[in-house]
Amino acid sequence: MNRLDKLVGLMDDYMGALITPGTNFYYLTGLNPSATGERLFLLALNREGESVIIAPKLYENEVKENWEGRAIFWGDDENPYLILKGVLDELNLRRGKILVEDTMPAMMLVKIENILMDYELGLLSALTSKLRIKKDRGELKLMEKAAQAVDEVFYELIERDLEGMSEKQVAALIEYLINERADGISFEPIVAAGENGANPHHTPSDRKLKKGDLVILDYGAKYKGYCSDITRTIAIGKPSELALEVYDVIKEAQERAVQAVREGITAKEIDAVARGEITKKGYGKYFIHRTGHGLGLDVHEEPYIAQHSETILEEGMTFTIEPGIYIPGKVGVRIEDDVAIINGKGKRLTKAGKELIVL
Ligand SMILES: CSCC[C@H](N)C(=O)N1CCC[C@H]1C(=O)O
Repeated sequence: MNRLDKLVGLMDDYMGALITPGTNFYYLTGLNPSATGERLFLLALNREGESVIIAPKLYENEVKENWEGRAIFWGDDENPYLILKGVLDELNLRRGKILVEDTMPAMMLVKIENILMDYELGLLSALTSKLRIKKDRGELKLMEKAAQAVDEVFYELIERDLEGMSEKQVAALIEYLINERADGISFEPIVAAGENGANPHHTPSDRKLKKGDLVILDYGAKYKGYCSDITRTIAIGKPSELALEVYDVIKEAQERAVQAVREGITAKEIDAVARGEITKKGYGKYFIHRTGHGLGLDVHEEPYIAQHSETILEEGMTFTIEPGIYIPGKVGVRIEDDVAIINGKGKRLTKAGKELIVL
């Protein structure tokens, strides 16, 4: 059964779905157009499994080369919402419960709502996350490639003389090294030196890396649409006693959580392994986020490895394990691996070493 048919099988009382380009669109159709969101581009799919793509003429060749189904192309001299109205009438999709892509631009959604009558909207991700949460062998292979790329980038980075470079320069170097090995970055790299490490999502700045800094390097690659996401914390010169202690606590907590991964365990149990270890060592209040997140076509997706998540981890699920300690004004440490459940056991996809590297 193809992925669109599987989606139809989950629709229950939904009449169908309106799906704009993005990771769900790619997962379901194999098309990954770099659409801007300005021009109407969507797949309309009804509960009978009938579908039509409405796309700007600019994408006609790309769609025809990669999509065997029905497609209508519109020019800049036309009103695409009139075309959409006709298609929705034909597919019986103007009334009732309709799924919409979560990331559809509001300017499209508002115009679409003007065409609908007696409708109720639902988020497409409620259904697609059920399909996407478990990866098949082909998807796992692509994720392994994405993970291999970030491991290689780490080994390349620690060969460089990073002292004196700014966080921004290191981030640009990471992006360059990823582009050499994969299709691009899966998110803007985080490079956080010294006290900046206490901000988990720090934006790289002009601050230069200097002796005594711990530096958090958090970055990811995309390979044929699939993401990796790795974090390593390194030292520039000799770190403080506090930094060394915090590093050891995180390394132990992260490794214990990775070791605990197996089929049948809940996400919150994995979170508790990492959080419990950090709390036992007295740093619990400095671990201010979840332990991890699912990884796939999106860098953040189901299953979330969080304190209250009852999700049971199953074969084929892929996620990160990334505890951190963030002491404001002083230091931050985070270590992250990507893990998949294969043959019932947790398998690390990222394999870069975790002993503290002192440059
Ligand atoms: C997509 S930007 C952040 C990437 C990073 N690896 C990450 O996912 N996190 C950093 C701190 C916590 C965690 C998160 O859940 O955002």
